[in-house]
Amino acid sequence: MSQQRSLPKSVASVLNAFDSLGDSFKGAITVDAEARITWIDDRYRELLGIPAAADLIGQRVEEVIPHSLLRRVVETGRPILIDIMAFDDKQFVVCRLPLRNEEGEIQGAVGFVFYEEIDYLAPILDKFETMQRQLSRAQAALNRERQTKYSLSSFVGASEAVRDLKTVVRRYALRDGAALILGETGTGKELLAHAIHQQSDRADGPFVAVNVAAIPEALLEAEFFGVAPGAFTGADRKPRKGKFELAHGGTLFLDEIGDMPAALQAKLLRALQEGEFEPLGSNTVKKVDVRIIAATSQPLEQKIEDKSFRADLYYRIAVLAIHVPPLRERLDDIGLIAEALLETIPRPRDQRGWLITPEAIDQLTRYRWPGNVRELRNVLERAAAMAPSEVIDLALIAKALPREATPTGAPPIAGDLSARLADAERAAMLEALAAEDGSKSAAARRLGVSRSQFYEKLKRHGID
Ligand SMILES: Nc1ncnc2c1ncn2[C@@H]1O[C@H](COP(=O)(O)OP(=O)(O)OP(=O)(O)O)[C@@H](O)[C@H]1O
Repeated sequence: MSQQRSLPKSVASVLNAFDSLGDSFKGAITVDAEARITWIDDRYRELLGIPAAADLIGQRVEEVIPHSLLRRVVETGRPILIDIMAFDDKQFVVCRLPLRNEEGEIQGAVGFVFYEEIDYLAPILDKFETMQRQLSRAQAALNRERQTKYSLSSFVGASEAVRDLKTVVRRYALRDGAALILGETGTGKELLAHAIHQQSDRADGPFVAVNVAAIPEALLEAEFFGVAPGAFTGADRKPRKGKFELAHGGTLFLDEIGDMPAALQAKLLRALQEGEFEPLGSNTVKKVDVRIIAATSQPLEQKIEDKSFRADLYYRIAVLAIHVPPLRERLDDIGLIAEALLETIPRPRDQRGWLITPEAIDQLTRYRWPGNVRELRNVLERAAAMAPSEVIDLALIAKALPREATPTGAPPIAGDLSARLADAERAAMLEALAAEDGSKSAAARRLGVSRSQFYEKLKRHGID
């Protein structure tokens, strides 16, 4: 006996035709325009493992068949002629058609289920299985790619400052709350975020990094929370996962969080508090399990004061705060870091490895390093490119250091106090500009002066 309210005649006659397929036909189901079950036949119910006594009529189809696409058919009015559906460990071929009344209005939909023994469907199922295998291999490769690249030992340094830093990082890695890494540009914040992930219980999960400052504001929300199918008319109709979802079970690293627009800050806060978010163009929430590690080189407290960063978000992420000291406060480490960085710099084929002389290292420790380890790497790359042999000596380093660099141990500048102060000011401004890639606003911020003061000083010192 089939559970039945009303079975349209057209469906009944198709069912008769399918009956000749014998055991390969596994039944059918119909729904109304609200995707509520109006009829289901015994074979299909058996396949679903539902007792004959259970009354399914009137139930939302997804309550009985969680992955059913019949709702999509009634909503779009378009058939899904062939599809594969899995029940337990078996694959079935499914065909779904919309049902219309004489006026052409959607009344509901019907779904037919067939089993693979139909030999002409076997090639389709084989192909599907091969594609699924390929997909899971590609996904495994992607997950491996998303695994972290650096461990804590990649953060080179033996100074007291670095030892203290590593103790804090190890401790915080074991806790699961959001963490905030603060430090100047190029100090190794991203490297530390990788290391925290790698030391945490989430190490087997993905590590997903987003540079907030590098993504246009209009695209940020989609990038973070993903896009629901058909969110934009005519545009990409397929759903797209956001970084939040991609980081599920792992860590999401938000670099330059100080640049996050206010609207997104509110959404991020909600995602952090509730562990859920809504993809763009969707009204259903998604739950995720993600640890946030944020980083910034900007003074967030100041941004809170001028209301461009939410205080509640700050307190949420700053529970575990990590301060990375600038390179000039750990000059003892320069030798070790320089040697480690040189190992990663390509060398001519006939050379064994770079050798840096003690005098060259000494010269490196006299510079103030506004761009920190990233700048040190650039200087070493420049020196290596000019080197006639594998030896990096004092002369090469002197040439590779920025021309305007004022080594801290350099001979004293001549002149009276005001001339010396003016020289020091000029040097500090040039350093700040170099470290901020020529951005005047960022250089002003770095030096703690207003933009207008900075411009006025640029003019006074004749800096272009
Ligand atoms: N202590 C260190 N030992 C070895 N390499 C380091 C160290 N610190 C930084 N680096 C290297 O310096 C470069 C810059 O580091 P990273 O990108 O982590 O800095 P960041 O603080 O995130 O910079 P930004 O704020 O500009 O994004 C990378 O190539 C990184 O591997």
